[in-house]
Amino acid sequence: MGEEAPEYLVDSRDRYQSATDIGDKIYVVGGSEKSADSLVGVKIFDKLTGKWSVPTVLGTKPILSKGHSAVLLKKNQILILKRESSASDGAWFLEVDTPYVKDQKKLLGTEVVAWSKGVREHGLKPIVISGPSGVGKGTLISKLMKEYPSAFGFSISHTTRAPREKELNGVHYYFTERSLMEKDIREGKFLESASVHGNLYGTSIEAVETVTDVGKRCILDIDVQGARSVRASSLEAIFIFISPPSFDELEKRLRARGTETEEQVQKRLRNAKAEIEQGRTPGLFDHILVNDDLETCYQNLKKLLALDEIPDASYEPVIENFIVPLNHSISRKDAMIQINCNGSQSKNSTPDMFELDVSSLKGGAPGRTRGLLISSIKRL
Ligand SMILES: Nc1ncnc2c1ncn2[C@@H]1O[C@H](COP(=O)(O)OP(=O)(O)OP(=O)(O)O)[C@@H](O)[C@H]1O
Ligand SMILES: Nc1nc2c(ncn2[C@@H]2O[C@H](COP(=O)(O)O)[C@@H](O)[C@H]2O)c(=O)[nH]1
Repeated sequence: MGEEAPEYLVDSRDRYQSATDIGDKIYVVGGSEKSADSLVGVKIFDKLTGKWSVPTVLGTKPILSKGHSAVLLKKNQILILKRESSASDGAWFLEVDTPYVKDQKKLLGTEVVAWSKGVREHGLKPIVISGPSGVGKGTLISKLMKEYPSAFGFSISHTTRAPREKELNGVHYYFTERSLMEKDIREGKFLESASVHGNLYGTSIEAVETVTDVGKRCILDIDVQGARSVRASSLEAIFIFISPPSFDELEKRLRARGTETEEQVQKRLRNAKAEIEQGRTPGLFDHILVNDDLETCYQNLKKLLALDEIPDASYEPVIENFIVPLNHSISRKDAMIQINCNGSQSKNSTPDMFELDVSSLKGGAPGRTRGLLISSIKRL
């Protein structure tokens, strides 16, 4: 039956381990001083059964070589602050029961937790572009990437379909084998995946992270099933459906592209009917653009993306060179996390108390696409 409180599981003076109590469970994060670098373990203690379990851990793990502190943010998320780290790498989240984690629990049939890194910038939402095969998604995305190479980055999907002439592995897609991709999906490495026109396609968490890590806005070219999955995930994105001016025109474009056999063209056209229908599902897409004249559609797409670029009103300037001190404790007070630096002996004369506004917490994919506005740390 019931076991002891977290204090009995982890010594509160141990800077390498933390215990966070959530409902019937206690989440223990960390290792020992020696193992902290490479082995940031997570264990779960069930207070009802008195048993420990080791969950499947998804997402990129933080390196907590100087130790960490932990505080419960919401009932499904623990904030981990890395000791002696910069503001841009200081805050991490351990998701324990977010919608994404719940999905993964069902999929994997195990306990699951997922790491995500707090992002410093108020990053613009990723853009999901969807629509039937041959409508011109790839053409529009290429134009955007060519005109704004430093602003947008393409999420390179995995697929089991064979490469077309001129398609390069790691540029257009990661071409892979079904068994390998299925294994990675089982291990929770994918944000979404779907069977499309007889092949497996999917967006890996890493594909989105790679783009957002270099500060670019991520563009996903995925089918409607994929868009639905992303919509259901915790990644906050803008969803755009590209529609053809007519079915006949779609068929003409698909045939003119000349990349599919007649049988494949037929299959894609059959699927297109359903996709166009699903594109109208209320609440699924934020915008529908008709790609009749390419240039007009492209200009409309740009207008739409510029509209979305209104800066976040909650953005506050960062304290230059803020370092989370080695010696600190954190606690939660309403929407604020208070970082008490214990009269810190920090080299850069860090003041004693900081506040970090958790109301700025953004949704996002597991990995580095979500987080607190670390820039909202301010002097008390
Ligand atoms: N507005 C347009 N008018 C005429 N042709 C177009 C237009 N937009 C794209 N195309 C052409 O239609 C063909 C299909 O376009 P594209 O490959 O970009 O489609 P897609 O939606 O990315 O398809 P898939 O989902 O199969 O990857 C290409 O040959 C492209 O040059
Ligand atoms: N659900 C996903 N759909 C994807 C992904 N990458 C591409 N796609 C979609 O597949 C079809 C066919 O693409 P093609 O390159 O074979 O013509 C198209 O609708 C793409 O949008 C993905 O990662 N997930």
